[in-house]
Parts: sequence; C-alpha cells; structure tokens
Amino acid sequence: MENLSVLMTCPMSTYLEQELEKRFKLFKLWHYSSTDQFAKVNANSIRAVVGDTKIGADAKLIDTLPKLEIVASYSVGLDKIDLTKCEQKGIRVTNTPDVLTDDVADIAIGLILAVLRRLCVSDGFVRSGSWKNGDFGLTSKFSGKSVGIVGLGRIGSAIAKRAEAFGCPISYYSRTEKPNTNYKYHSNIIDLATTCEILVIACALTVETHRIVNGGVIDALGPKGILINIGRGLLINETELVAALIEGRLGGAGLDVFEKEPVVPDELFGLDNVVLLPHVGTDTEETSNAMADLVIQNLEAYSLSKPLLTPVV
Ligand SMILES: O=CC(=O)O
Repeated sequence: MENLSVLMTCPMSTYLEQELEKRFKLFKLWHYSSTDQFAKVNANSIRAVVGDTKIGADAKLIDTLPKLEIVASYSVGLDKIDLTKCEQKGIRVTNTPDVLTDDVADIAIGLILAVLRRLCVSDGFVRSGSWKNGDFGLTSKFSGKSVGIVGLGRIGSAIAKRAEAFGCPISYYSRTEKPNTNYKYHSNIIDLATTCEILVIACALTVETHRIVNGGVIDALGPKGILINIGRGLLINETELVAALIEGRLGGAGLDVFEKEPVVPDELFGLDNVVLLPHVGTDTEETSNAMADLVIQNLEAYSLSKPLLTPVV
C-alpha cells in the first residue's frame, strides 16, 4: 500500500494526516509555496488526492496530476470536485456520506432553536450583566412551527425526523416526490417557502441548485420566516439575503455556510436575528474521525483493488 502516493490539499484533520502517513506516502500541498512548485517535482507520482470542502480537486489540479486515479473527499459535498473531468479521465471519486448525517441534522435544529429562542443574544445578555437591570424579554416558540426542507436526502430526512419530534408539520421541495413519506411535497420552492415558517436548506450544491434561494423565495418566506442553511453558501443569493434581513423582509437566519468562506458579509455582524457558525456542521471529534476512517478505508480498498466503500464516480 505504501506505493500509493497521496496528496492532501489542505489541513483538515490531524488524525487523518497521521493515519494516511502510516499507510501511504503522504504529500501536503500546503507545505509548498504553490501547486505549480509542488507539481514541478511531484506531479508524476501522485495517484490519489484527499480534498475537503475548502480545497477539493478542480480541473486545474486534476490536469496537473497526470497519474491521478482517485479523489477521496473528506466531505459529503462534492461541489469542490470537477466530477465531469473525473468521469472523462476515469478517475474514481469517493465521499463521506452517512457518518456525518446526525451531526449536520443536529446543528440544523440547533440553529433553529438559537434563532427562535435567541440563545446567543440571551447568553450575551447574561455575560454582560444586563440581566441585573431587567428581564431578557420574550422569544419565539419552535415546537409546532411548520418546517419546509429543501432537499429530502439523507441529511434533509434526518432534519425532518428531528423536527417531527418537536411536533412540527413537515413539507419539502426536491426534484422528485419521495415515496414513503408523510411529508407534504411541493414541486416548486416558492410554494414551499410560502407555506412554511422555517425553511431549511439541505440540498447538495449543483448547477441546478446554485442560488436556488433567491429574492423571490426569501420574500415568499416573509418577515416572520426563518431561513436555515447547513448546505452550501452558494445555495442562497447572499446579497439578497443580507438585503432582506436589513430591510426586515425576513424574520431571521441561521447560517453554517457562506458564499466566500471564511469571509462573511460585514452587514450580518450587526444583526441580532441571525446566528452565524463557521461551517462546523460535521465538526465533532466523533464524526471527524469517522469521516477520516472512511477516507482511509476507501483508499485502502482502492489500493487493494477491492470495491470502494462510498463511490461517487
Ligand atoms: O460540509 C460538509 C461536507 O460536505 O461534508
């Protein structure tokens, strides 16, 4: 197995680095001044790339590595990988589904509660000593509110299940109606946004879903509506979102992802009806290690010519 040379694109998990180093010849792209400098000496030896949600394998990297055979992503999302190019070149691709579903669904519910019950603001209220001057004031109830989910895949379904336990009626939008659910299907995202109080974006970022939440969807959700995004920043038109929040056309937002991470629009920092997280949906020790194990198992399977565990291409 040592003969598989693996390129990691950026720091993602110390455990993953250590485990890769035990098994393969590991190169770390961030130890070089540029991809070109790395490629000058090593391009012909790399057969595997391990990328993540920050740096995956785009067309330029793939073209730089003529011997590349497999991209094992330390993420479920595949938007940072040029899948078409991988398919054309016969490069295998794997990701890390399932092991992270619970954590991402948990953080979606956490964001809903944080926005509606104003958890971060009330924490600040206690820390600043303001409580001594009077009560915090009333917030908004979660239990029983109608939840609309965009994308009823693994993560969307796990969010639905959790929201059901809060007594929330669930409806969803996806390309096709899913069999065997009691949830109401909308074939149009505007209809979904019009009929729900909390809209959770849980679909993959693809050409079709790019900025699927535009001004029309935000206005359909309305001044009492809450928008939650645990998918990708580019699923929402961020400029429209910021404008709607500032103008009071949207009730609030809970965001784990942004268009240009780690850059977050300055305007959001001054709003106390938004909760902002640094893309941490999967970042628990347990899940991070499970994702790393899956990356390793896929690479091991590949190097032993065994079936991949979670193949995408
Ligand atoms: O965002 C997280 C992932 O795609 O795994």
